[in-house]
Amino acid sequence: MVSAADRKKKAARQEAARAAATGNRASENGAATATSNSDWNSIKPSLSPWLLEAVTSMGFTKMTPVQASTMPLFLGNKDVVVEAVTGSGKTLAFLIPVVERLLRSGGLKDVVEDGVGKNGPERTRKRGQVGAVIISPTRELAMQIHNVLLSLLAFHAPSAITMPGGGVRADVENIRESRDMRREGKEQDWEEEEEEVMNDITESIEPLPKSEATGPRITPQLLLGGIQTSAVDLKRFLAYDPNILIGTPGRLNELLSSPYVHCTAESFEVLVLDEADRLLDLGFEDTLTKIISKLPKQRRTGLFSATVSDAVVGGLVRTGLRNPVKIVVKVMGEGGDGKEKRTPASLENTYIVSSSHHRLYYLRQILSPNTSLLPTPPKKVIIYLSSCASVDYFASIFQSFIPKSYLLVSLHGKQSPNTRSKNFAKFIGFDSQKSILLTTDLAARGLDIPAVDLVIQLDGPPADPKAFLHRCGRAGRAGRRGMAILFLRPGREEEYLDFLTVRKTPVKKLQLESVSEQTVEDETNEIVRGMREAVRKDRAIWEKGLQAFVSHVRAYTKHVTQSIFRTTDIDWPSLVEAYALLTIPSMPELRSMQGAKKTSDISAGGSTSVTFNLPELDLATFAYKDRAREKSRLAALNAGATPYGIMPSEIARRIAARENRGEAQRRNAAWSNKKEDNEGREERRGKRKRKREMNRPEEERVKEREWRELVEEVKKGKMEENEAKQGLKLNGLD
Ligand SMILES: Nc1ncnc2c1ncn2[C@@H]1O[C@H](COP(=O)(O)OP(=O)(O)OP(=O)(O)O)[C@@H](O)[C@H]1O
Repeated sequence: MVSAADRKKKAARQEAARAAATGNRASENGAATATSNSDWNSIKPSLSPWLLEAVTSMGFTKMTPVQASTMPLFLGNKDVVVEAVTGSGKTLAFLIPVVERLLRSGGLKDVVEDGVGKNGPERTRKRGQVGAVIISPTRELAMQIHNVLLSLLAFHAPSAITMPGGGVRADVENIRESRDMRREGKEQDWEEEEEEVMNDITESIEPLPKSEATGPRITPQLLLGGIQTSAVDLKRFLAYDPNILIGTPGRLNELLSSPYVHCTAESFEVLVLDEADRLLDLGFEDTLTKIISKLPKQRRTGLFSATVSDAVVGGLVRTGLRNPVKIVVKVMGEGGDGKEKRTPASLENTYIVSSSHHRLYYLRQILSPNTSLLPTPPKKVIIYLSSCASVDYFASIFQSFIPKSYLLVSLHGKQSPNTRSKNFAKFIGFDSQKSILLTTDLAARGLDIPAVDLVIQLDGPPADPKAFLHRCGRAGRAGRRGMAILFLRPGREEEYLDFLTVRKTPVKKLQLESVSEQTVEDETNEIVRGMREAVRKDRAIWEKGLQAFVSHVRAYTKHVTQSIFRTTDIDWPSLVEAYALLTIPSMPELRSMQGAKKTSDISAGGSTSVTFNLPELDLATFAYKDRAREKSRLAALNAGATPYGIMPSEIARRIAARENRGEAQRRNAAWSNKKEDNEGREERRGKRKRKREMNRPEEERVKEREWRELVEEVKKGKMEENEAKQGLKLNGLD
């Protein structure tokens, strides 16, 4: 006799086979209930007419497989764990159910005023009640999700009229308010460029549709650390009463900690973790646990990512999922080989084996319109590097050899929030011009810039293998053709290819025009010469180069697959050329090479003999472009500083301090380890600080009282704008 479980399994197999026929496959237990019909009208429970109008107006005639598989389940009463390739439409797969659930829930009725809502007596929702929380690991991704939601809500008349409370306008208002508050407080970190960012955003605002419509509405609020202060966030929350919060973990947690923000069982519906595996990584663990502890257990939870499975093992318990349905949408390999892939079918995933410095030659060839190695010259390119310092450095010197037709933009986590916003907006905005984004893994996940046609991993694969397919996935999105190129060094690094095959992300060799090794070497030398000339123009760039080189080596030691990526295998002279260094940095990994002169033989690590080709450099006359900086350097030099720029007395002080701390014993440790020690110390310091904070209930009470007073003021509407700002500032909440 065939059991119910067997029947269910058989149905799942049939469903999977049907989905596979369309190139994508929904599998695992989700397949049993997921629909294979890609018609938006086929969803049960059916979508509201305005949502159907929204998706068709956006040009989405059919659901993508992940949407067809996920939405009926998430709209129903299921928790979901969704894994689907990059660019497959996961954002709408969670936003549509979140919006539908909220609009259908009884808890979303209008604000109660004197017991009777504006639109009828049945209104139940109270001020400050949140219905959904969407968490993203990065600010850029949170902004993107928020924007997609706004574009949906523009079709929902009651929500569209309230959008200034949580829309792009609010961001501009937030920025303005924070700026004013900071200016009044004479804070140092205000940057001139913020004005420009505001102008950019202001210009991009479209007039919102006007409507007299009333009824349940959705108001989102975007919560990002950095640009606006948490006091401004709270003020906006109180003023606009949003019911969906979208943000990064830290700022979300801060707002949810306020006594005026309520996530009660009667109002709260859904929690979404986008890029769930990243959020469940250790870095976010504490904050995520705090957020989840503030949400009612009775809720729906959805985890979404292109690499969710690793997270599922360790993170399910923490996220409080209940009997989740796991939905896996996979892609079949080319040529009907029956093999699954974890990258989109529209993405051509390739690699080039090349020594560090020869990559510069290939990069120029790839980008060059006449000699491009690709069928069509790429227009929008993302180049991944291993560290923020490398991004900063190469952003200063790449213009010396990449084709002039490309505009270069940099983006990394050590830039100020405003620089990040501005640069990101710039890259997205370059529509007609060719552009390159130089970035780190900050931009590896989630970002949807459909026009990106090429991704280059110039520094090799990321330290975390999960980031590999997220990086590649910035191209070849939503069925558009795209290409990704991975650079690997000859030798042991080529073993990474097998590693990728095992992880179902196969890459194939990029077919290059055949050129003699001598040509590659000569052209590379010419590029390096040009880069060094650019470095010589400013001492500050030389310093950046040293920092970038050290950071790159440090990142290399952090590879999860350390059996493949070993510092002992590094071809140091090639790397020094690739970074166009003028001098060799003083780092333990290169101790025996210190003091390297032009074309000198030095023993690396005591065993390998290496030759560097360093140009002559007079550090005493090597000037900063910045006049003030150069003036103080010269003054220090005249006062007896070394040409490297450090006063002998300072060196002596540092040595004494080191010996006092017993640091001398650790002198031989690699920089990477020392840095780790420092980070550990920082972490311990942070923990002690947090503990101290927790033991100050009196301060907590004061803060709460201040918040309450502020709420009263805002409610009564009596407080003038300036007074409000002044009040916040005096209370130290900004
Ligand atoms: N039904 C649809 N039909 C066509 N295009 C769609 C559809 N749904 C979404 N898209 C488009 O697909 C692109 C990728 O969507 P989205 O950013 O949600 O992908 P994702 O799966 O979240 O990717 P990642 O894993 O990289 O975050 C977007 O540009 C989006 O507008």
